[in-house]
Amino acid sequence: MEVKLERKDAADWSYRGEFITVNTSNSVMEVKLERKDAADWSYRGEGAANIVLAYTGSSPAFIGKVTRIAKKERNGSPKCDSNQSVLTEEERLLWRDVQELVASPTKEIAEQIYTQLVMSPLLGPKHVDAGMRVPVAREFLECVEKNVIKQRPPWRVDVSTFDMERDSVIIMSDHSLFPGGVLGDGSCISVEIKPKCGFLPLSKFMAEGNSVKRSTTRFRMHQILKLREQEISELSEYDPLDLFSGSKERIHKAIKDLYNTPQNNFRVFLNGSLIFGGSGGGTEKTNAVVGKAFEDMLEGIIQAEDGLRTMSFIQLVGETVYCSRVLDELLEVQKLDNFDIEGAIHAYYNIVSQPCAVCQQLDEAGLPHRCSSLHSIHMDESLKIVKDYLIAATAKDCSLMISFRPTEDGEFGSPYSHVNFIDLDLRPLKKMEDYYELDKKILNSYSRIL
Ligand SMILES: O=P(O)(O)O[C@@H]1[C@@H](OP(=O)(O)O)[C@H](OP(=O)(O)O)[C@H](O)[C@H](OP(=O)(O)O)[C@H]1OP(=O)(O)O
Ligand SMILES: Nc1ncnc2c1ncn2[C@@H]1O[C@H](COP(=O)(O)OP(=O)(O)OP(=O)(O)O)[C@@H](O)[C@H]1O
Ligand SMILES: [Zn+2]
Repeated sequence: MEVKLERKDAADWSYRGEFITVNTSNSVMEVKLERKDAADWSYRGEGAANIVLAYTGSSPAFIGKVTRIAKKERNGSPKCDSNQSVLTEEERLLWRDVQELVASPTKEIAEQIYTQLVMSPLLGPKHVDAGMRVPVAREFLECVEKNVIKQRPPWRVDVSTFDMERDSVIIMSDHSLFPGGVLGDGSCISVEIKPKCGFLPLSKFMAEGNSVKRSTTRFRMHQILKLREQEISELSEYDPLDLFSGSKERIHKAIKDLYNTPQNNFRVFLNGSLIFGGSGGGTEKTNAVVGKAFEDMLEGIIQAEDGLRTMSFIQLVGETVYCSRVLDELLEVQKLDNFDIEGAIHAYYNIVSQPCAVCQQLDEAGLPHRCSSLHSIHMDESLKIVKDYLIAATAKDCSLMISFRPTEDGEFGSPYSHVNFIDLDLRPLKKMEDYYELDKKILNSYSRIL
């Protein structure tokens, strides 16, 4: 970092038990993005909740950066009402150990603090970038929205738009570029992988009738529902258990399967431009090159004979995932969900002090269940179960970006790679109800094919 801590900075540091953390509300850049700056930002991609733009201007402060801007449902009320607290009362109870999060005055600050103080220590700070907040004028957002609308997938435009109520956006490193840039005319190739949940649940709170969850991944079962609902046109070949297996061969197979059926789980960028996979979080191979065209694009980048470059690239990605061991850390965090939603939902009802809708349904259906015991546990235990579940939910949905730069002799190799997690957002407590409903829906649709 090119900063020096001076006397004036001392006030920004506070004692926190055994370690000291920076008061993250100060990670804000002292510039404001105005209408005139909008032309310097171009569409990079989007997910369900955010839109990401890459900087194309010449200001040294922003070169090599992207901005992540929150969206809201079209015609929906802004998610963050300025009169409303960022966290609900129950969420403040849930996250009470992270005072900075509880005290966050805006959603951007809360997201940044969650990434920095909750997810980063769990995943390893060297793989996490919480970014900086930059104030924005509403005119900047309005102008950028107009500029990028044509590049956005129409189905995303239909459901979401920029959240104009935000007064700041997050600026972070462009992880599709190699940190520190590339030397000479060297290229940077990068991959984005959304690995999803990499383990089979063991919780004793899962109903007997749902035992299929012990042998089939959530990802594969969800594929059946997505196919039925026409969200996808073919089943993915990818199995998360391969990617998280720790075995070189199985990791290699996982990357090959992701390449064959990328959906929203695999993308490739060349010098920051998408060259493979769906844009805008889409599941189809839109805007992407396939087969021979991809092989041709790798010419001059991957040193292998014609016809073998794609395989060699897949090998390189697999090797890097295997050697970096980052998925081991991610898996540990995902496994904080050790009650499964079928257990954690009861702790949720304890926290929101409502009669448990799930126990009620199970009792009415005359289904035997072991869950009543979860309603007599201590509140602290309920809070821990739900907090861990929500942290695991973030880890099950985040993505990994791996960037490669060539060595001096033009080869790409694992030591010349850099791995980062992106999309480490806090999940609202209320989502527990959706998680329970979606779990049921996935199981229902899967049971129909058994
Ligand atoms: O529930 P899932 O597994 O379908 O995950 C959702 C993702 O779906 P997919 O990966 O395509 O299956 C979904 O991705 P898409 O919109 O399908 O690209 C979002 O990432 C969603 O996150 P958020 O809560 O809206 O921030 C994700 O929701 P969370 O479950 O992470 O809250
Ligand atoms: N720091 C980054 N560097 C480069 N590209 C990025 C970065 N952050 C995000 N992106 C790109 O933008 C896309 C959307 O970002 P992100 O996944 O954070 O959106 P989201 O709406 O939060 O996703 P989700 O649908 O999972 O909630 C990513 O899939 C990735 O291609
Ligand atoms: Zn219950």
